[in-house]
Amino acid sequence: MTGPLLSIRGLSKDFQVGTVFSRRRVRAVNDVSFDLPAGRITALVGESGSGKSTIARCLARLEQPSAGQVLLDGEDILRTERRRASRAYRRKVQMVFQDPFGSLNPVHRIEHFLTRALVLHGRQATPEALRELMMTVGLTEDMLQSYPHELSGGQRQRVSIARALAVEPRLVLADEPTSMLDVSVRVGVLNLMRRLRDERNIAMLYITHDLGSARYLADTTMVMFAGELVEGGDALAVMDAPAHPYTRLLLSAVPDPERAGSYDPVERARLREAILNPTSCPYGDDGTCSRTAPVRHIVGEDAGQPHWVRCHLRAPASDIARRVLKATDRPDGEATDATEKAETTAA
Ligand SMILES: Nc1ncnc2c1ncn2[C@@H]1O[C@H](COP(=O)(O)OP(=O)(O)OP(=O)(O)O)[C@@H](O)[C@H]1O
Repeated sequence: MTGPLLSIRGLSKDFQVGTVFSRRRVRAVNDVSFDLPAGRITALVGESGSGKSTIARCLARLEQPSAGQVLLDGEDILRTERRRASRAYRRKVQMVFQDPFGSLNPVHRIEHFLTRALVLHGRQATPEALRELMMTVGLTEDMLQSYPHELSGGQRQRVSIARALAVEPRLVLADEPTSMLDVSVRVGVLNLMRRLRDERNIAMLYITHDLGSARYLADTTMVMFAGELVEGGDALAVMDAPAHPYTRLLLSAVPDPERAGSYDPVERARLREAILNPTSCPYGDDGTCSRTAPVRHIVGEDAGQPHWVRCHLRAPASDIARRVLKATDRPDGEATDATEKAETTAA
């Protein structure tokens, strides 16, 4: 494994919400640290509102973090590029958004988006360069003359990826890149991301609700809940041997054809209680447990990477987390919005 291309350390982000008379701060991301190595796909999974997009937006410099460091090749860009990202940073770090419909202006042909990206970053928009970009993402050259509405959702997302690739980035931040696509074309986009990792050694942060696609695509998976990371490690190990009750709760909502009736409301209630009102931690033998700090316990090592879990004793920092989690199941086992979202996206 190569060293990290980009690392974040102690990243936090607060938002001001409310009216002038009732201003308050919401902590969307709290003290998050992780590494993104070149040539690896790192999945960030969690339910809606857990803070995944906020992290991606901070890394893309669309939001200014409230605290922490963003180290690119070891240099803290929040210190060296305080107010906004340099063109050099934006060239290295590109973002692909969830909505391939909204991110391409309908009045332009596909050629325009790719030409603009190439030229903005000082490259020549030759017919060869355009053709190569289209071929890289599995589109044909004649589609350069199409308008976005003439392409399918999957094709549009490939154009968005080609636009990001035009500047030869070293890191791609992909925020739910397949969630608005038909199931039938999702796997094509996931395979494209995998190919780009393998052929171009690109680092990727893959943000998703969909645990199945994280398992399929990622080398490393990190689980986020209420603004904090609660577990991380080799993607298969995290999915097959989840160590945090929140990861288990997420997985318990994924339909499993091999375990008919596996959706167990009683077990889910127990897991929610363990998350909201923790009383013990199974990994505290070394005396490092903490209710106040996001201490990580190492629970194993798989495929050369540590599998860690945040101390079970640490309860969610915010009341919002408690409310969201309490709403995920009703006592009768009927799914509410959040659970339904997790189930349908995981299907
Ligand atoms: N611009 C903003 N102003 C105020 N609050 C915000 C803003 N952006 C995000 N938040 C809040 O920060 C929290 C995290 O949001 P974020 O979009 O990062 O979550 P997410 O895990 O990406 O969810 P989703 O998958 O639904 O996009 C939420 O409580 C959200 O309401």
